[in-house]
Amino acid sequence: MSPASPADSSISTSAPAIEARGLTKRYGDETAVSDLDLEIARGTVYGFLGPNGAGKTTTMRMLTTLTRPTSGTARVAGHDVTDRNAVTPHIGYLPEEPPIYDELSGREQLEYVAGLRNLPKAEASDRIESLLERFDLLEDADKRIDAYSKGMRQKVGVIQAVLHEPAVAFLDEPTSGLDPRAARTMRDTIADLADQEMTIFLSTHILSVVDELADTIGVLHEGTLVAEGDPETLKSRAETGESGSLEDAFLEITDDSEAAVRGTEKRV
Ligand SMILES: Nc1ncnc2c1ncn2[C@@H]1O[C@H](COP(=O)(O)OP(=O)(O)OP(=O)(O)O)[C@@H](O)[C@H]1O
Repeated sequence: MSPASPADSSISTSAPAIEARGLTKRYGDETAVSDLDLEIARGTVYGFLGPNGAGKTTTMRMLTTLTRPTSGTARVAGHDVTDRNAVTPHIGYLPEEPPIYDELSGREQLEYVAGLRNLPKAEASDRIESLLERFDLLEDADKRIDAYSKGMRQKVGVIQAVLHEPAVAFLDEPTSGLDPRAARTMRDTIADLADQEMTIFLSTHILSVVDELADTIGVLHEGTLVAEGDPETLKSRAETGESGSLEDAFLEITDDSEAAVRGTEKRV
C-alpha cells in the first residue's frame, strides 16, 4: 500500500498499478459492479472482458475518477480514486467516444491536450509528430477533425490518451473502427508501451487482441469478476471446443451467470 498522502501526486513505486477492494457501483436498485477485487502489476497488460452490460465501462469510469464508487476502494498509480487531482496526472483514458473537438485539426487537438497536461512545448511537439507518423495520420494532421473518418478519430483518441506517457492507460476498444493495418499498429503500440513500463487496462470484445497482448485476463459477468488468469490458463479451462480457444473459454465462463458465479473460482 502506498504511503503517499492524498495531496501527493507522485507515483508510488512499490504499489500495484491498479488495486481495487470490494469496488461496487449501484445505480438505484441495479448493481452495475459488485465487490470487485483487482491487483494489477505495473507494466502489464490487463485484458478486461465481459458481455454487453457486464459493467466494464462502469469499472473504468470508477478507476479513472469519473464515477464515484458506491462502496469499496481503489487505488491507481498508488492514489485513491476519490482523489481526482492526485490520480489524473498518472492516467490516460480512451473512452468509447473519445472527447475531441470537431472544429480543431488533429494536430491542434493533440497540442491542446498536451497543454492541458502541461507538457513542455518542444517535447509535446516531438511526441505528437512521432505518434501521428506512427498512426499514418501526418498527411491529415492539419485537416479539421469533422472531416475525419471514425478510424482517424479513434487514432487521435488513442494518441491523446498516451501522449503524456501516463503510468496507467485505460483503453476501451482501442481497435474499434480501425482497418487491419491500423489495428496492427495499435496492437504493436500497446505492446511497446507495456515494454516501456506503462500499465494498460484494455477492455475489448475482440478476443484475439487480448489473447495476443494480455498478461492477465479478467472476465466480468453481471458486475462480478467470474474468472481471472493468464490467457493460456483461461483457455485450458474451456471444456468445449477442441482448440481450447479464448472464445470457447469466454463463452463457457459467461454462458450461465448463476453457474459461472457459483461454480467458477475467481483465480484460475
Ligand atoms: N449512468 C447509469 N445509470 C444507470 N445505469 C447505468 C448507468 N451506466 C451504466 N448503467 C448500467 O450498468 C450496467 C453496466 O453497464 P456498463 O456500461 O458498465 O457495461 P459494459 O460492460 O461496459 O457494456 P458494453 O460492453 O455494452 O459497453 C448496465 O446494466 C447499464 O445499464
